[in-house]
This record gives sequence, C-alpha cells and structure tokens, in this order.
Amino acid sequence: MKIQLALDRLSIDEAIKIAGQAEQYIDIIEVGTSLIKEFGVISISRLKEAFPDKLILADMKTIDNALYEFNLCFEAGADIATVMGVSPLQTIETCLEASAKHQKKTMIDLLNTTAEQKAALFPYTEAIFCDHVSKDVQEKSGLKNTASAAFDPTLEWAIAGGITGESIQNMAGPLPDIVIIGSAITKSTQPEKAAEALREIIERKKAKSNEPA
Ligand SMILES: O=C(CO)[C@H](O)[C@H](O)COP(=O)(O)O
Repeated sequence: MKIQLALDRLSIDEAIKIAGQAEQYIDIIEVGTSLIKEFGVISISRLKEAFPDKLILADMKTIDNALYEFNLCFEAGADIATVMGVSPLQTIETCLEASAKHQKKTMIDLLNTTAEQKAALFPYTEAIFCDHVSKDVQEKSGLKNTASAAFDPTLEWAIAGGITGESIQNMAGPLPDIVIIGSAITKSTQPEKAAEALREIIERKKAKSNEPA
C-alpha cells in the first residue's frame, strides 16, 4: 500500500512545507484540486521542483476538455492526473491517450458513479481507480471511506475520503494499492509524526494480510 499525501486548502509554500515534513513516509504527493483551482498549474510545477524524485499526482478532476487539461498537468510535471468517472467515455479515453503519449498515468475518480458506469470503466485496465467519499458527503453525512468496496484485484486501486489510522486498522478484505490521506496529516499539529504513525500502521496491516490464515 502506497501513501498518497493529499495537499488541499493550503498555500503552495505550506503544501511544500508539509510534504517535506512527511516526505520519507509517503510515496505520492497529490497537488489537491483546491491548490490547482486557487493557484493554477504553477502549484504542480512548484511541487515537482521541490520533490523531483516523488510521484506527483495532479488532482485535476477533469470532466471535459481532457486533452488540454491533461497536457497542462503533464507539461507542469505531473506523473498522474485525475479524471472524473462520471465523464463521457470519450473524455476518459482522451485522458488515457494523453497519459500514454506522455508515458504518464490516469487516475479515474469513481465519485458518484453508478454500478453501470463503473462496469463501463473497469475495462480501462491501464488506469488507477479511486474509490472516493467526497468532502461534502463526509461533512454533511459523517461518512468516511471504510475501504469496503469490492476491489477487483486485477486493477490498481486507491481509496480516499477521511482516511485515518483507525480506518486503515479496521480495513477488512483485499487492501487497496494506494491510500489517499489528506487531513489526517495536513491538519495534524505534527505532520511528520502523523505520517510516520500512518506508515507504521500500514506496514503492520500489510504484514498481517500476508500471514497465513
Ligand atoms: O480529493 C480530495 C477531496 O476532493 C482529497 O484528496 C481526499 O478527500 C483526501 O483528503 P481527506 O483525507 O482530507 O479526505
């Protein structure tokens, strides 16, 4: 399980500072949608410049105009960019084509997709799929992502939405490839210690899942 640190509702300098504190415990740095909307794609290039050896994910949440938006992300230094699964399949295919051309990856955010839409997306096996409980649903309904979705083990999976150490400990069934963690690190008074603790929990969880039943 990789840790993707989601950086949202921060200035670019704050985002760089927190990513630096968490750096040794995380695998992917997510330039959050809020940063891209507030500061533009410069937020992607600043994070890539600061952390050239880390994978940088641009949470662009593309829903249309995919070639233009994905080119913007990859030209700014992103290694992965996101598209909403509710988009027309033409948009999804354009993202995958742009990613292939740049030798980068697409993450498909399954937020609010129906079972039928998911079934239409899963044949795009080169994508990473993200099972996501949105911020608004978290805040209005108190729901968090419990990683209870039935992950197809042949696909690459991420989970997002209010993930904490406790929710990782309580995960049952197949583990996702990537856990996306925002507030549990960025809102901590000690982001480095929070990231270290999450990494330890994940390593214990992985070891336990490899134990013979
Ligand atoms: O995509 C997002 C918001 O749309 C965030 O990346 C995701 O929700 C992770 O942040 P948190 O752990 O704070 O929920």
